[in-house]
Amino acid sequence: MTERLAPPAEHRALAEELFGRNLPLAERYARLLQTKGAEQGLIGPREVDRIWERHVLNCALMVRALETPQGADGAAASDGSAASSGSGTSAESADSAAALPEPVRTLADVGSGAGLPGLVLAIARPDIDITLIETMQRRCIWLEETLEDLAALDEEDFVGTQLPQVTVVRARAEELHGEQEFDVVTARAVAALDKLAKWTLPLVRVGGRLVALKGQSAPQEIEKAQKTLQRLGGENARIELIRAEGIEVPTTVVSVDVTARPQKKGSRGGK
Ligand SMILES: C[S@@+](CC[C@H](N)C(=O)[O-])C[C@H]1O[C@@H](n2cnc3c(N)ncnc32)[C@H](O)[C@@H]1O
Repeated sequence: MTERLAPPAEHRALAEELFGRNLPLAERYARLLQTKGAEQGLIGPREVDRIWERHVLNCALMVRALETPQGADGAAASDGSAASSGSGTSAESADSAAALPEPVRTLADVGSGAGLPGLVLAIARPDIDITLIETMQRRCIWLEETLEDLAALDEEDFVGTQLPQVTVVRARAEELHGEQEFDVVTARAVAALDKLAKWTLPLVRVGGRLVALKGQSAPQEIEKAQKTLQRLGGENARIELIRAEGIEVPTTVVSVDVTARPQKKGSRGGK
């Protein structure tokens, strides 16, 4: 049987909730990260013992930022009422914003690296078409090989939902401006928000959302990115702290809605 890395007992319920019938795919992915991924330097040596909490679950919790309606009526309540039933998870929002159109159909993860968070989200949300945009060839090869491995598991070891629609694109995000648009663009550990917004907001369709996994510097990053966000049609920049039982550090997500596509300089609009 193909080797997998099961979540630690204390995180089992959360992992089952987030991945459902695709949990074996997440377990296989965690194992690949821990072995081949570490050998190839995609994951630091100190990370091999905390793959689940620091990487897989941390990224999978981002699905809450896709699900949480952020209406002005305060639907993203800090008491966790916006989270799915019985999950023990909660999303706290610093601001109100427009709801994402349901359902989210397309998502691009910029600077996927080892597949974080894009591949994890693909396993958790097989209903979304996911594009992994990565500039380094070596990392694109890893992503392709990992997808092949997971597809084989799908046939051999479990009867889950089909492996999700995942496409790997070797490119810098900026090279795709004007060519492709997505309902949601995600990123983790790629660049500070000001630079990240320049790379990613042109890839978010009007009415869509940038969802970036950030750390403690999130408030300062939002402050510094204000002008860029305004120029690129990004609004309602806000921080969501997504908590889950047994997870020490909450997943910190910066979400930005794209409400308009700015005209290029010199363009008069229309024909
Ligand atoms: C620090 S790694 C983070 C990888 C992964 N997101 C994670 O959290 O483990 C940053 C990744 O972004 C990629 N990258 C940097 N700039 C990029 C750009 N403009 N477009 C696409 N990928 C980019 C790098 O090649 C690298 O794989």
